[in-house]
Amino acid sequence: MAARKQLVFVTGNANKLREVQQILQKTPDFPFTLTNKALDVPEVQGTTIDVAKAKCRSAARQLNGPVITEDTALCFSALGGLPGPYIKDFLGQLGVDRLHLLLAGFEDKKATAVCTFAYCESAEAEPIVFEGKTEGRLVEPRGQNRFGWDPCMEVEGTGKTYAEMDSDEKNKLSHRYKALDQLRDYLTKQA
Ligand SMILES: O=c1nc[nH]c2c1ncn2[C@H]1C[C@H](O)[C@@H](COP(=O)(O)OP(=O)(O)OP(=O)(O)O)O1
Ligand SMILES: [Mg+2]
Repeated sequence: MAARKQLVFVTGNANKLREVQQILQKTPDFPFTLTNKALDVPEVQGTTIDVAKAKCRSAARQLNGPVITEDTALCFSALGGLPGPYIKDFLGQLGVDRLHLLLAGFEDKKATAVCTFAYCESAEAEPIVFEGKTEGRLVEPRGQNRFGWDPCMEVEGTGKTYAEMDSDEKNKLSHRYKALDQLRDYLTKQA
């Protein structure tokens, strides 16, 4: 059998990498061997799709080969979708214990987790994006805090936060799983 081509997942986030590897482990037909590089890629302002595409273009140029990048947003409907792609700074400043205070003045606690993967086949290629969304509510933190804002995101229809689920459970319904499923479908058809 020919050696499988390498695809570099450019991310500095070890938890993203772990989840992507766990999800792909259950996909024996994935046509690439996934490697990782923690490059510092600039993040522009704009929609999640703008951010994801710019990240991927820049990573593909730096590495001069096929890459994927991923951008994660958390959007509150009471705030017209903010903080969206800027969630990292909000989480960094408020901390997981105070994140829910952002919606303290609102009855509407609806939150959407959005994962956007971008794939660039080469340094010159236009990025192709794949988006996955999971709906829920912003709550006071519950569960074991392993990853970012997981304790504050109660997933619709489960009564549980991501942090109250084990990895298998999260990886079956998460925003990341849904986006990765589409990327995998695309790459499998291309191969
Ligand atoms: O499933 C998740 N569950 C909980 N928290 C999460 C999740 N996925 C991303 N996060 C956090 C990490 C960061 O605080 C922000 C996204 O920012 P984002 O720029 O996409 O991630 P990052 O800078 O950590 O890694 P990267 O090098 O891939 O850009 O939300
Ligand atoms: Mg980032």
